[in-house]
Amino acid sequence: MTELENAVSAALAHVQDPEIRRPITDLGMVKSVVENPAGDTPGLLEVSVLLTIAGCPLSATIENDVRSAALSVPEVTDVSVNVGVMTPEQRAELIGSLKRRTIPFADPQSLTRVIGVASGKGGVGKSTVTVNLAAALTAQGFKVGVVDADVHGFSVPALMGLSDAKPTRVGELILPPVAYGVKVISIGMFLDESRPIMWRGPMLHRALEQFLTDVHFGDLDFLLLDLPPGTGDIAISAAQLLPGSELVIVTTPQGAAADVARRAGEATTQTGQKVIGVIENMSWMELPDGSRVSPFGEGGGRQVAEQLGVELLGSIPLESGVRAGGDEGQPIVVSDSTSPAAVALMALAEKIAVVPRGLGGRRLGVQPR
Ligand SMILES: Nc1ncnc2c1ncn2[C@@H]1O[C@H](COP(=O)(O)OP(=O)(O)OP(=O)(O)O)[C@@H](O)[C@H]1O
Repeated sequence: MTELENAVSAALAHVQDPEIRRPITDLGMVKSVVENPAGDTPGLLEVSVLLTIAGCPLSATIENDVRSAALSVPEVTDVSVNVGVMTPEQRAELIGSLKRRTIPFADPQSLTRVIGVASGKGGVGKSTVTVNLAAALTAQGFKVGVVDADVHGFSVPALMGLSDAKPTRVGELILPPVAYGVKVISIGMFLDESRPIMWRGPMLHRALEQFLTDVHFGDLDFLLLDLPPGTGDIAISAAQLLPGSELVIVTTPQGAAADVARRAGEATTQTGQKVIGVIENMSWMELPDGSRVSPFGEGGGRQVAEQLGVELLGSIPLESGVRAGGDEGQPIVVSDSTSPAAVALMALAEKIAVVPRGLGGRRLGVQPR
């Protein structure tokens, strides 16, 4: 390709198919870009585009957009646009590639259970619970992926020992790094950590959509989403992008934490997601003499579960090994599988695994008939 042909091809990447809403260059719609085809008109560019179907009603729009884009390159003085139609084979290939770009887990026929891990406020151990449940489910023989959807406070890579891991790209697909058998993807793997993320709603939605579309998890039994605390944009996007997803709510025993956790659960009234239950974290601490103390009070998990009308799935003790495991990038179910916290987390994973899809839990947004 000549320099000018390259420049025009790059400019054509800004032309979108009005219906598919993707660049025509990605869709295989640009057949050729030829500079000075007859050899007597420097500055004339001949662009051949292929429409997806004969008689495409948007043909004139595409032709105009192609002409304007090509003319936007300074050295181009004139453009001739040839409009053709894709062969059935080309069309089949395009449709195949579009299918691959939809969110596989959003399909109601998908066998993957998508479970969002939510909390009312930060610091209750939501990310710790997510990675431990993922490692526990993997240890129990399931194929598991984790999406760190906590874009402003991503901590999953560090908790999984993947702080320096980078996903591999194969064409348009992104292959997630794997730790302890769990496939993990996080916005943190794509960012310069020293720069704060200033994204708001639409950007967050787009980032999550892209993760769910472009990251190749393969067949999974469970996809866990570490959601940001509260009921913000990401939680709503997750519910919209994955309408069949379920939710577990993590809280501490503290009354104040329980209140906000309940509100996070109640937000599903709007999203129609199913809450499968509540997990209480940091429930008690065992002293060297075997006695238990409750530094964060008691009863918060049960209170949230009752208010939401769902089950308290289990309680996890406060244990220094949980924090240490997190700091070292090893979930406690891997680093110290016989500790009380690891045993509690393994039991929780077993319980979650047996909740049959569509049963158990409560779809708060759907009124019983
Ligand atoms: N059961 C536990 N015992 C001891 N430490 C814990 C326990 N659960 C979590 N922690 C520690 O508490 C801190 C907060 O946990 P984590 O980051 O998982 O919370 P989070 O709810 O995801 O917070 P954020 O939403 O702010 O990311 C971490 O240092 C973690 O190691």
